[in-house]
Amino acid sequence: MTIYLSLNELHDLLSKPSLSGIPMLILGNKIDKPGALSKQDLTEQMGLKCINGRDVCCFMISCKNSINIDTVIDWLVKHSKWMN
Ligand SMILES: Nc1nc2c(ncn2[C@@H]2O[C@H](COP(=O)(O)OP(=O)(O)OP(=O)(O)O)[C@@H](O)[C@H]2O)c(=O)[nH]1
Repeated sequence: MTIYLSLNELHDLLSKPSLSGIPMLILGNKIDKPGALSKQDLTEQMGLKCINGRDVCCFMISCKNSINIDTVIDWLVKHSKWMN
């Protein structure tokens, strides 16, 4: 169900002309939980390889255990508009 909702949100964002070409960061949170999706499964189920015309990046994170949060911050800093 969560993937279905996320997929809807993703398609909604992709259809917005004002966001055309904007880099996209997908976060798979709660990887500390048993049964969490793998990055490969998330990539496939969200159809991330089929998105064209923009940078698409996917990180697997745990907010609870602070896993990969530094990587997310780095990505945001690197892609923030004021840095260009
Ligand atoms: N185990 C675990 N729990 C988390 C993590 N991140 C957030 N949570 C918990 O998930 C619950 C919902 O968190 P929210 O910040 O309200 O997120 P939300 O997007 O409103 O809800 P979700 O549908 O759960 O994502 C809270 O109890 C958080 O403490 C995580 O990385 N691991």
